Amino acid sequence: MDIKIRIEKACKTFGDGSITALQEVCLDIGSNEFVTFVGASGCGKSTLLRCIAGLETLSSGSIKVDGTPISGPGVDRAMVFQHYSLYPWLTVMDNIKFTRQLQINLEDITSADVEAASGRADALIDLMGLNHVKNAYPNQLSGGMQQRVAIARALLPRPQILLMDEPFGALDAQTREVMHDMILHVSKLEKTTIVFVTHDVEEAIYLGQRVVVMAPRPGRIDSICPVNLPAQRNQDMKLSAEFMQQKKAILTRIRETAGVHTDLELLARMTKPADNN
Ligand SMILES: Nc1ncnc2c1ncn2[C@@H]1O[C@H](COP(=O)(O)OP(=O)(O)OP(=O)(O)O)[C@@H](O)[C@H]1O
Repeated sequence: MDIKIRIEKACKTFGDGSITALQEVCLDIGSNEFVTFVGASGCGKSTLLRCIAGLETLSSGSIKVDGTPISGPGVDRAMVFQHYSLYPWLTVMDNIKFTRQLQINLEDITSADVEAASGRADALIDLMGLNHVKNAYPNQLSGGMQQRVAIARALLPRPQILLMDEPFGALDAQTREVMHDMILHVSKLEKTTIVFVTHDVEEAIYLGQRVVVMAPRPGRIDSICPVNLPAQRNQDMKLSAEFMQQKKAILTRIRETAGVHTDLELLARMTKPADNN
């Protein structure tokens, strides 16, 4: 495997050190790999993603991209959150180009760069199926459309790594399915390495080449489950015996690591803020 991200003994504590959000997390993620993370609330999924993004610093250990330790945010990595955080006063097209425009102002970039960014924005508008709404404002769009805009905006500077924190958590079930096939298509076309955090085990299996199960208190990797589905996914695969078996095995692991016994308890643990350690 051509390693894109190497996480070595990553530890992160908060407060006076009493909260161990990450304890000795070790993982290699390959170039153009799609890795999904699941686990009970408070197991450190978002913290790990933020550390890869360079938005948080590790207490010890390291995270390397292409062999170089990360020292902060960079254009090689982009993040997409559950809440789209689009600028309401800008059109779809301007939202997508906005960050680039800021960089252009800051970095004294030439007009050729501006044109290239515009061409890229047009290509992304096409790729994300946003052509018919490119002059619309965010409040005129559905949640799924807004998230497409947010993804296109994240992809504009051609990041090698896309970090996604429950990006489809606020969408309805049908829209999520459409978004799943869309993001798989994007990852293949753009050859982006995707690290994707979710509470939805089905989503994790459908999208991931590997599902990483994390455990809480302290936050750590519990197990890594390779997904043995054909690379070209289709929604019917969710009905296969193999898919359902893997879903059950992962849910059981999450339930065990969270110390819960019933599905209702598990649901509560996966969606409510955790007690700290
Ligand atoms: N800025 C912070 N200050 C203090 N504690 C924090 C901070 N960020 C996270 N934590 C704690 O670190 C632990 C891991 O949190 P994190 O949000 O990474 O978990 P998670 O698995 O993403 O949870 P969820 O699924 O609920 O989003 C939790 O105990 C959380 O309360």
